[in-house]
Amino acid sequence: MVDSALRVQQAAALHRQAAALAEAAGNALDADGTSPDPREQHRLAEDLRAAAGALAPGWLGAPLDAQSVNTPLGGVYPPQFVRLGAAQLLDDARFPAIVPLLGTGHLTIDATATDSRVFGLLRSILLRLLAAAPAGSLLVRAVDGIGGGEVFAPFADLRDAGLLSPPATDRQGLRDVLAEAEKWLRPGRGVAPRRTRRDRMMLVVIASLPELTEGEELRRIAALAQQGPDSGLHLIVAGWPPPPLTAETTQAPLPRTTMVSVRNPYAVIGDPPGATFGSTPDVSWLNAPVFLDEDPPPHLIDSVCRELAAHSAAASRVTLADLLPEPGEVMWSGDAAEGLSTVVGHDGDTPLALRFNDLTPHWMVGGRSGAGKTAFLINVLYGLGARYGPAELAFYLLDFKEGVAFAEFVPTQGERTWLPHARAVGVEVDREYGLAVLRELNAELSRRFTAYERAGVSTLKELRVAAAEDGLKRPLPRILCVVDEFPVLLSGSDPVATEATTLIETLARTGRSCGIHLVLASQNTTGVSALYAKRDSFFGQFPVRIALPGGGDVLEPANDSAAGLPLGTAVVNTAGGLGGPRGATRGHERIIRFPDPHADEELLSDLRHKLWGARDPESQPPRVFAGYAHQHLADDPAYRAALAGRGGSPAALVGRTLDVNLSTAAFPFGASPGRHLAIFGSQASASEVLDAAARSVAAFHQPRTARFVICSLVAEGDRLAEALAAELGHRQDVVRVDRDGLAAELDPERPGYRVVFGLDAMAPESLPAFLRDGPARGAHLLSWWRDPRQFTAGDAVAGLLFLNVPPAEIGAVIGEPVEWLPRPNRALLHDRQSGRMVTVLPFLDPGAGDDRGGGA
Ligand SMILES: Nc1ncnc2c1ncn2[C@@H]1O[C@H](COP(=O)(O)OP(=O)(O)OP(=O)(O)O)[C@@H](O)[C@H]1O
Repeated sequence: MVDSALRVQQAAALHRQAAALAEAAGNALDADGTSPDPREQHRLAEDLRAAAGALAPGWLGAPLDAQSVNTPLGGVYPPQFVRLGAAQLLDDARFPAIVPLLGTGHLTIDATATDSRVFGLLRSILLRLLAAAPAGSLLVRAVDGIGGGEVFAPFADLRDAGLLSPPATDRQGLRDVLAEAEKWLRPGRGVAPRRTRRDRMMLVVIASLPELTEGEELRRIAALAQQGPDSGLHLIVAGWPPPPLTAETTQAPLPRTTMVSVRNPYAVIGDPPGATFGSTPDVSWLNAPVFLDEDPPPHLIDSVCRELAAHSAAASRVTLADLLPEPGEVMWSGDAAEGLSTVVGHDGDTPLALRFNDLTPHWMVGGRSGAGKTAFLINVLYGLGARYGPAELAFYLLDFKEGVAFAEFVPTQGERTWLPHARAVGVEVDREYGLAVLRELNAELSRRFTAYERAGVSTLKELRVAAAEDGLKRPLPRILCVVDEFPVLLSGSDPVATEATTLIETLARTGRSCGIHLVLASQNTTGVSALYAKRDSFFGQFPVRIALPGGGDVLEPANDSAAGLPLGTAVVNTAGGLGGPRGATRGHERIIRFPDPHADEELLSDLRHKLWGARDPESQPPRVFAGYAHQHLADDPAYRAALAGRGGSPAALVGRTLDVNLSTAAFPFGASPGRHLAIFGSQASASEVLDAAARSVAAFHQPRTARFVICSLVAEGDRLAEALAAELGHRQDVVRVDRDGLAAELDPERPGYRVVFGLDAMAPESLPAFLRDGPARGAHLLSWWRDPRQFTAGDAVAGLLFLNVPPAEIGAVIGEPVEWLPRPNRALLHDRQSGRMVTVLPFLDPGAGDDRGGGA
């Protein structure tokens, strides 16, 4: 960062030098107006050349026709003096005529760029300033009403870099440039900025005023001239003052300006603002004819512009570091009592902070696939996570689409760290899991409301104070729930959609007062028909709309400001997406640039480790749900407890339920009728669940206290049956039987478990009696059926688990219609006696090849 004090010192020194130069020039030129002594003039010209070389070094003052393309670009900020041409004392006594511009004031020329000398001068000044200013620090806004922008044509390479605007050629274009320049005038812009990025200047170059320019625009130009220099705004206006057509358009010289008057063949340069070239009060110009610099060689402009464009493309990129607190700031210094705030991107050169508070409680983010939604959300999470500690802020993160969007916030095998704010993270989540998270958040909402009532307060801030007075050590944190691709959860009319919609509406309407905030993101929000029906009551809760490329539907239909956005940019609207008249300044809407957080993996990794390292060592990692991960019995806490003798009454553990804690899905046995388990599914995964169910129930029994009869009636079950028998044999009494042996073992009088693979191949005649009378005597059946249509046991089996079974066939077994989507790695568990029906992640055999890896 350029140190501001240093800059002020540099500027003061330059000013002193300038005053000395002006005085020297004045003394010399005025010394003897009639017959100058040639030797004296030569000596003076030499002194002035030396002074000019010091004030306007390199690109700023060198003759451009001899300048090498290899001269390095850049220099001090700002480049203060610039050469306009050669002042001539005698035919052979010349010195560079330089004037202060950037950092001081403006320049006007009394002829437009239609005069070839002005045309050349503008190009040479522009080239000098662009080449000498640190790359990217000078933004040029161009206007050329008469010449159509010709004078700026060779600088076109700078347009993509945002350093040069396409020249405005009509009155509206001029107005737009003036509006942009007026925005540049910000209170405090002259104050030492915090970041290098803000050390920029805007130079408005008017080569000729457009036709129909009126008094209003002329007055705006004069006002900019008056106020601009303090905010880093400077003007070069060719054709000023404009021809006085009417009294209204008659203009005074611009304030704070050096005026150039073009004569033939030379020009006269007036005194710079606040200084004088002359030694006597009646001379207010440089007392020597000046031959203005000519159009620079095209290859020189070309090579400078290319290099600048390349530089600035790299330098103008916003990085994740720009969104984080300053390196010197204390991490987690934010207080969430009144809200949360983080920088989401840059509007021009200004960081844009957005808030979660009473006024802007929830945000909605839209953007087509690949528009950078995940990148944007991750920026927000790291930005908040670096500012607020986990005691102030907790995250619930849900991603309904395929991919690993939030996976970087949870521990993995290769990376043990996690984001300490994350309470629950779901990647590729099921709707049921999303629903479970919403239920948990709504329960928290109710708890907070109860706490408000008890404490007699109405805001989170007051509640935190009351809780602290009651001796609560940790403040109540704000909660941020981010849901990516939220329409997946809410669309449709099934029970999940209906309940989720109600819950999310409650959170949206009442969460703000309890410090619970939502960010909903999607490629397309139009599918959320249920919510659109209640448009105002729901969408009205989301005043912050962020439209990424292709995400215009989070804005009001008439607001097309997101059209044509490039990747890495977004429209941020804080008025619920409302637009406004085209071209009008919209205080509630900004276009920002935001970074790809993964562009600098090293920075990200450092940040992750820093945040993780700062956590409370007692804190738990987030509860994680990775929709693609397979679940294994060996990792299950209920199974481990059973093995350790703390299992309670015997149950078959079949998988993990889709709730926030991924609680174990168990089917308890017992003495009531029907306590048998049937598992349905044509694929091997169903047999693997039977294997897990048998192992788990065995774990509930003390060693050598339970009897297991194991039978495989189909080839697909033989391997598992054999391995199961060997395994269980270490702990319990195990008998392996074939088809005939099974018929004999289906004796309800004999307690123990019958484990049958492929019972659909042949259901023995003794089965119904066993099913009916067995449970009362401690005899239970655990069976796998490849084909549910062969299932004839009816109500006699209470525990039913379906893997890849179509809903119609499930309905036939259960006896009522079922809405369920069969999909890999999911099963539907139904207990006829409790009526409970839940989706579970079934326990699969870890040895059977889990190519997606990772436990949950
Ligand atoms: N600000 C940015 N600048 C440059 N590239 C970016 C930026 N943000 C994201 N990208 C890149 O664009 C690609 C898509 O980004 P991202 O995954 O965030 O999009 P998305 O909207 O979440 O997409 P989808 O909805 O398909 O998951 C990524 O390769 C990412 O690296």
